[in-house]
Amino acid sequence: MCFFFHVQDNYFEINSSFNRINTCMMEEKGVCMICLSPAEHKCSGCQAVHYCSKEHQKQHWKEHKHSCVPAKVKEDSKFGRYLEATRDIKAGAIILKEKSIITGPAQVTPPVCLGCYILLEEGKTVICDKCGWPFCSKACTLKEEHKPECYYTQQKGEKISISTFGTPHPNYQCVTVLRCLYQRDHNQKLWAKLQELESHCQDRRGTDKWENDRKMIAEFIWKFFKLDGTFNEDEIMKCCGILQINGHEVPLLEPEYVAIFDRISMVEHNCRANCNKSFTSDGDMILCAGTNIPAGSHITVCYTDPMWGTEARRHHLADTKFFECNCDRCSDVTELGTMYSSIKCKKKGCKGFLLPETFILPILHKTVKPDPKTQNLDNKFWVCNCCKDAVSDAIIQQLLQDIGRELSAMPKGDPDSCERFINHCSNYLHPSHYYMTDVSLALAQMIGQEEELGLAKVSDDRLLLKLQLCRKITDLLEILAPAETRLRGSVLYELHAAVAEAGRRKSLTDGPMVLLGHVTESRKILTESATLLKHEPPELPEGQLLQQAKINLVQMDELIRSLSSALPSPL
Ligand SMILES: C[S@@+](CC[C@H](N)C(=O)[O-])C[C@H]1O[C@@H](n2cnc3c(N)ncnc32)[C@H](O)[C@@H]1O
Repeated sequence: MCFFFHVQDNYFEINSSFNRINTCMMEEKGVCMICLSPAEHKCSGCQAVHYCSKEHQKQHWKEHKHSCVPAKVKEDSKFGRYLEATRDIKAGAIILKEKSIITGPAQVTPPVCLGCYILLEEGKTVICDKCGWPFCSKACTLKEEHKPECYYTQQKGEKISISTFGTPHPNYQCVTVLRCLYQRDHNQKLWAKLQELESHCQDRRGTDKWENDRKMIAEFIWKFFKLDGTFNEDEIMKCCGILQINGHEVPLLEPEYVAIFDRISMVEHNCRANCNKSFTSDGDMILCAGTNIPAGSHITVCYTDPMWGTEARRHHLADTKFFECNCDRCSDVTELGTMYSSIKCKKKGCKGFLLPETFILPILHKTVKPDPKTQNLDNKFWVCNCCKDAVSDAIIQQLLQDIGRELSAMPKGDPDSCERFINHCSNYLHPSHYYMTDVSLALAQMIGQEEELGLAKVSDDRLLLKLQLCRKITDLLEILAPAETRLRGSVLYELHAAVAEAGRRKSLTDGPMVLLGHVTESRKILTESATLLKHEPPELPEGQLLQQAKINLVQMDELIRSLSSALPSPL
């Protein structure tokens, strides 16, 4: 017999089939979570706890549901700790939903409320009567989060005074680090949890960021807060590292604030990740499966922008997270057949594309001890996949730099410039090259937004272009970044609108049957978009798209009904 606990819509279900477990898990024994007697049956959701009977499993569920996740922490020499799926997980399922363990303002930020992180405006602040830090309201001055800086400011014996608003303020640089340090003497459990997180202190030491943090954070804490006898350099710089490696920028507000999560900090990076993270309106993080994940697979998210080229992604990861990615996407110069970084071969008559010999070149050691051999760009070549002609890396980098400059100089929000860029660069780049994709994505979103009347006003050619671009990008995303649901959902939203508009135009000559076909197709695309965006909060543009998608779906259903009833019966 099976019984299910529905935790919440789309959350995992515990299918506790004791008969099945009986036969397949007999060998692993534990003690029952309720009566502590020897127990053979494991929770099938997390495989982490045992029960002697289904009654005791049911009894324990109210408590266990908060820690029951279909993933367990494992460790190896390559990734350190990582999460592994304990059972098959379906695309769209929530794996983990977590509250932050520490939040604070971003390191570089204009004055924000230290209770809710809303941007503060001059003349509209409430001052904490204990310490002088400015807030948006009295209620925020009383929040638990504010205790650390309030405590240390009071200890210093002089209230803080913030008088400039709207531009980055140096006093905020140390606040989040101070909040971590405070735990050492006030919440040892949380302090221990933080100290277990990766901080890459050895790798960071000596980098520009380390020197900057030492000056702007450590010295500020020592001199301004007079805490030089309280926290030493190692403690402060370790907290800086913990925040750098594990901190998440929460995009619910502008400027973003920073949060650290506990179990989600264990998730490893992959450039073709199988999960994505989103936030609830309360700032909790949701780790959601973006693809089907078989039991035993690593659970991964992309720490960097998956729409960047491989060289940029690898350098960003090495510079900020101190590892060299060699995932399947980075290891394949064709980037899973997409040719996302490839360059057109310029040999006369050749229709091939140039690819590097490899992307997996050492990065990290370069900063420590540059090797003159591997540093010499002329030693590396890009080779044509057709004629085998070889071009030096230096020439390719120069071309990419020139195109990058052209892209930065392009006027924003101008579809004509985008089209010109795409036409011009198609002489040098693969049609799916990251620069081409970047501009194609911007153009696809722009078409229909320039005019008040939206898509109804754009030319037939532009509408067709929008359709083609959206289809091309969704196909590309499916291969390169299938878990990037926010982006895929947004592009599909654009596509649904273009398909519906194309149908409206065609129906003017071909009749309502054609319109019905297009609206039905558009509705299908919109449903997929809404499914992909289902966890996005209304504070984010993608959450607003989701709200609009829900409205459009209702309207489309009405239209489909009225078109269907107006059409002659096939009999
Ligand atoms: C947020 S932590 C993840 C948890 C970490 N492994 C631990 O044991 O605490 C990020 C760090 O994990 C390691 N890491 C994550 N993904 C990796 C990958 N794909 N390859 C190598 N190391 C990785 C790197 O050291 C990185 O700085």
